[in-house]
Amino acid sequence: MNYQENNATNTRSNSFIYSTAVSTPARAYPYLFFTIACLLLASIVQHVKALLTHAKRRSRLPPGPWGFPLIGSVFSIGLFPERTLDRWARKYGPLYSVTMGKELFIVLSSPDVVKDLVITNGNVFSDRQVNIRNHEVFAGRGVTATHYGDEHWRKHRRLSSVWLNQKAVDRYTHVLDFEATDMLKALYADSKNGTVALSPQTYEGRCALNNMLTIVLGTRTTSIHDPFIKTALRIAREFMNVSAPMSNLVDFVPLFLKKAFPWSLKLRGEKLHRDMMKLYGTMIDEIAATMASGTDVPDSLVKYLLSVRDAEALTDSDIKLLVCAFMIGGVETTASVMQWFTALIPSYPDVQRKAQDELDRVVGRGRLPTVADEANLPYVHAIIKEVERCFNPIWLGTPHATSQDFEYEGKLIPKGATVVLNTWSMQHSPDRWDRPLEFDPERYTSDPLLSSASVNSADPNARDHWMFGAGRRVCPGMLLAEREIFLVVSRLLWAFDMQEFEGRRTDLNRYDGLSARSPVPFVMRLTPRFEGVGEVLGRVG
Ligand code: HEM
Repeated sequence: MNYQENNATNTRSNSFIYSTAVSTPARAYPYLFFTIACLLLASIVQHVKALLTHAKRRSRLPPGPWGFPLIGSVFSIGLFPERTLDRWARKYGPLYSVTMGKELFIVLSSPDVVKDLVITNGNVFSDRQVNIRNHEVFAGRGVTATHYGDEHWRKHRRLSSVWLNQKAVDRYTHVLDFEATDMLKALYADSKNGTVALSPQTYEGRCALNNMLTIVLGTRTTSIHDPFIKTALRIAREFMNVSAPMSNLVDFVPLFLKKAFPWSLKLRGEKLHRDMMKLYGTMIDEIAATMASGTDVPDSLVKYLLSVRDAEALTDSDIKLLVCAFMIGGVETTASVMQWFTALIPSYPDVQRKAQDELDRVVGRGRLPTVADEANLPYVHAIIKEVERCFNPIWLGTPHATSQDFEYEGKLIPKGATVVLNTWSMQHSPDRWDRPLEFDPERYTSDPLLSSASVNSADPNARDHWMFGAGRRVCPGMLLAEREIFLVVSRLLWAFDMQEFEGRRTDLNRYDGLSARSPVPFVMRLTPRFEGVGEVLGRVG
């Protein structure tokens, strides 16, 4: 079945905590008109300026839909930019350019081009732009935001790796194990033997959040009703919405215009920065005060950073921004993969049954699957990769930028261009994938590599998918994310039959969120697969 056509009856659950709906009070209308007028003006100015800037070297730039003014580009890009970029890739080829306002986008749509540019020439293709995500939210200093080669980036990236490398992840796998089990127990209790319609999304959000809270701050939430969850997940979602690479109009106007007006997205970026600092900054200050009083605190990234603070010359803001990068980058993304899995699996009962046969054979029904089982569960492993191929939570990744002019196959890629990995096209390429719009885990059953190993494939066309980005800024949280996702997905398959609730099918064709893609709110039926599920869950944790 084509998963793009799987859009029967979408259901909205009252309990679901994400909501991107915003109501506009009447007093905001003059401001709204003023903003639109400014945008139109900026659009015309920028369009003319871009035409003049690039006219001379137009023939040297990669081809593309030349000549979109700001507003036109935004409308043509629309709410599903990845689909538009895919259409253009089919028209202009694997390397093309698009001008939006002041920004020149270079879009890479084939594994070979990504390898030649972002991987082989990583010294040129690993910078970041100064935009809302990087400037207003991360104060230009967080690891995701800093310029390539900048001393802050090198230091933050090195410190991130200490906390996210194989040894570190092995050390805290017991945390991931505990949280996956805790989530299963809550779902088991709340689904009441499959008799109630349940939305698993908040449970999955809490599981991802608890993993990061424990690893980063040495704490966790103890109940799905803890108000902290709502605040933390709202902040993670707001980050993704505020920083969507192509829907953030204000990033495409020049700096003086950006500074001159109280653009609503800019204000949202600044508010988000304050909210992050209030939530996580306060927790860090409390840990620092406890440590200063001589009282021990649980092991965590914060404890580690505070202990190396002098040796590494870390400021307060270094520590807080690194912690925020973890709490933002490591929650919404991982939760989203878990959520796509639960949203789609009821539509594929044969896939579910095959995975459960494998689990019965390899693990049995007397214990939960563990990380040690992963290599012996090729079909479960394949389901996860196929979910990630079909539903990458961030289709356009985190854009890179060029730090100098670069010539490639006779074309000029200018310094300062924004470089986008068009992962939708790469993950749906008919050259690589037979029936690319169909969900079919069989594609990956003979691919035993973890995605964190697959990113190092010498042949870019052999790589499983591009969900974690590429090159020198590739996601440092890959190992952690993969392990979390495996434990959750394998255990859900082990414990439950997952079905539509009374024909309320989830619309997989719609997304919640502007940048990170999560399924729209949905409900499902979770029925324990056999008598002993409750007994096994009662024994562990
Ligand atoms: C399914 C889960 C995840 C996905 C899909 C994901 C995806 C990504 C992507 C696409 C990038 C940008 C890569 C590039 O620029 O080429 C990135 C960067 C990053 N990710 Fe992840 N990520 C995930 C989980 C995590 C986790 C668990 C952490 C842990 C804290 C994390 C921390 C980071 C950081 C710090 C960066 C910035 C790296 C840099 O700019 O140098 N991510 N991630």
